[in-house]
Amino acid sequence: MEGVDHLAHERNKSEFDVDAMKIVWAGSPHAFDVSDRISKLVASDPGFRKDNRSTLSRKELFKNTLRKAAYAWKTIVDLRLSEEEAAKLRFYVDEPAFTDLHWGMFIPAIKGQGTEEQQQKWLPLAYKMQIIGCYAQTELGHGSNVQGLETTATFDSQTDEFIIHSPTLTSSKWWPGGLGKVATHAIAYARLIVGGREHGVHGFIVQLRSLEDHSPLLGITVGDIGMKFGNGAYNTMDNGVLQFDHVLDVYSIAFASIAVMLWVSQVTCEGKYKQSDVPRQLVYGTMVYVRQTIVADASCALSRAVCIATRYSAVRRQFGSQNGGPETQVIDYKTQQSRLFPLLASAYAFRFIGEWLKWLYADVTQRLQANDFSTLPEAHACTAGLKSLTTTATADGIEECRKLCGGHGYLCSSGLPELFAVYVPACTYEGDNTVLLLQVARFLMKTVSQLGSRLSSKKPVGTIAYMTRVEHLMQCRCGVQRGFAELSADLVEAAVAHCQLIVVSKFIEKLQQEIPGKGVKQQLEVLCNIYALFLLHKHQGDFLSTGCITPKHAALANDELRSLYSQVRPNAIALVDAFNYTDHYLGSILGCYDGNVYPKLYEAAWKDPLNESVVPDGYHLYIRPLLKQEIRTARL
Ligand SMILES: CCCCCCCC/C=C\CCCCCCCCCCCCCCCC(=O)SCCNC(=O)CCNC(=O)[C@H](O)C(C)(C)COP(=O)(O)OP(=O)(O)OC[C@H]1O[C@@H](n2cnc3c(N)ncnc32)[C@H](O)[C@@H]1OP(=O)(O)O
Ligand SMILES: Cc1cc2nc3c(=O)[nH]c(=O)nc-3n(C[C@H](O)[C@H](O)[C@H](O)COP(=O)(O)OP(=O)(O)OC[C@H]3O[C@@H](n4cnc5c(N)ncnc54)[C@H](O)[C@@H]3O)c2cc1C
Repeated sequence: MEGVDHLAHERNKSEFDVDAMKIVWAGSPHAFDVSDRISKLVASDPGFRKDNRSTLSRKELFKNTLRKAAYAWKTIVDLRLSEEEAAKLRFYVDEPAFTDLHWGMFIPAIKGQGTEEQQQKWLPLAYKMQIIGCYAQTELGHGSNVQGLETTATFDSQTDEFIIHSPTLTSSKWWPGGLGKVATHAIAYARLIVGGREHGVHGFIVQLRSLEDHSPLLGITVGDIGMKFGNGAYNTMDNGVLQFDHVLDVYSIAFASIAVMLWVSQVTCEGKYKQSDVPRQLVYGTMVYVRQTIVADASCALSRAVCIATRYSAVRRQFGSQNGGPETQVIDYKTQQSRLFPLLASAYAFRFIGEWLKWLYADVTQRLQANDFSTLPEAHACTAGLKSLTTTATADGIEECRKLCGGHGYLCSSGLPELFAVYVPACTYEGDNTVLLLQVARFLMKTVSQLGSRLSSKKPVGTIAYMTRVEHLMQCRCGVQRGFAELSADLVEAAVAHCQLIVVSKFIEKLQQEIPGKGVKQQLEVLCNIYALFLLHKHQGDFLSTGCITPKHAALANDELRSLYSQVRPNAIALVDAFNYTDHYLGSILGCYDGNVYPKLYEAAWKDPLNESVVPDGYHLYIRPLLKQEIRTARL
């Protein structure tokens, strides 16, 4: 039945002000207004259609993405959208593209690490998209180990030029998004060699393709690395391979087509390398920035999957019919609730941790500008650890939502397979999640060793302030490195626990703020308790074995969880409505707002290209001979 809201009875059950919750989710009334307006603009424009992606060939898919990117840019220019509105437009267009790397890494790298002169030269061109950039760090042989990169950038003081070179096959740049077919420029990371001496890995702005006919410049070999996981999905992105064959810079350093990012270090015209007194880790600054945006994005991907699974769980009925009445909605099964509601709570928890991390990043940036580097290690640990925690939980959560939707969740039209395929590389890119947790572990061990050192007067503050309250840590006398590799699997678990503590404590802090709207705060309190108690339940072995809780506590926590699930149940649909996702953005028949799932599934099936003919292509060649037992004589 068109136009009927099949979930209306669910919406009527809710006990809080959904519109007020929408504002809490968006972050502010202004953010809600922008998001709501732009999501509707995208949803109503056929130019941003996305329901055909899984049936397109790679070439068609990629060309379609190029068209969409150009159309999006025209829309941004024609409607004079602000940067905030443009970013929302990209979000709701919902298609990974070269533009992500241009806006998300290339421009931030120049802003964060370039000199004023470089910024003046490159940023105006980049902002108008008169050049298109990518971030070329990873190589075929090394990704995680940045110091292991092999590409070289040798300064020639005779000609005032850098010569950038890929000395081996394994030094080929491999993976950068946008590099394969589009980028005209790259920030390429290479080992700087000056006067025969090596000075570590630095970023260089390199022109790759002609701005006239897009052909690769002399000495540049560049292409796409091939199909990736899933049909459609991340294959809209041209992840690329790149080799430099002694590529020369023909201008002076300052206005070169290859320019070293000079904030952290300088090469003088006489060929002298000068390390400035800022920490060399600032070369990694763009990664810290992007990790923070990835955390903010995790709640979007998880909430999207949760929205689909929650709405469908309210529509779907199995078993339990009494006297010929309707069967039970699967959302009413306690097992379904115990799998779904912690994910709903996680989506909200990640939303708030994303907000907090944004604040932390802005704070550390401000301090860096004032030459205060004191909070950089904590910012690195928080961005690395929370990126790892939220992306792992989100990727696992999307897959769990697919299972929560039973067989129909496996259909592309559920939206979940593509969401999973697009999302899952977030566990690897911008730092493999285990490698990042090891960074957190290193930071924790260093803090612990300082706690135990009589020489150190430093008191841990911020996210590690709790350590002074943990008695056995205060007595710890271990060195940072001793035993580290041997214990790394346990240390990674400790790093996860540390990050979970941050997420829970920031959720609690959020609830200490004033939150307007009838029943909104109460709902958030329920979700916060679910998030914390679910973790306690999941890791009760650790809590029990360390004596942090007793078996009685564990049982009480479990009872409380069950009661919290019952409190969420009548509000579940309203809690996912608060994400304010359009049907276009959700891209899911199972998750559609009106819950009219079955007619839509039925109709969609008939639109599949396989159903264009009743008898399939290939019948005469392969099916008929088989049925007629002619297969042995047929020429296949
Ligand atoms: C079709 C539609 C189109 C619409 C278009 C419309 C237009 C749109 C307009 C606007 C749109 C806006 C869109 C924006 C979209 C944005 C989306 C962004 C998406 C991005 C997608 C992501 C793609 C992925 C990109 C990548 O993957 S890039 C490559 C990433 N690589 C890594 O992460 C490598 C990981 N490895 C490392 O980081 C390091 O090697 C290591 C593991 C940290 C080890 O390093 P190292 O060996 O040097 O260190 P250690 O010896 O371990 O440590 C030395 C000390 O340094 C400290 N440290 C390490 N790292 C850092 C750091 N980053 N910061 C600070 N400190 C650091 C470490 O702790 C040690 O300290 P110590 O005190 O203990 O010595
Ligand atoms: C979709 C996608 C997009 C990407 N986009 C870009 C881009 O735009 N630009 C760019 O430069 N790069 C990009 N990358 C590359 C990405 O950043 C790297 O793949 C990532 O940093 C992981 O590095 P790796 O591939 O070398 O993994 P590896 O380090 O080879 O990891 C393999 C395994 O080894 C383990 N491991 C590695 N080191 C250690 C250690 N010290 N201790 C314990 N275990 C370890 C890892 O946990 C993992 O299980 C992209 C990757 C993907 C998948």
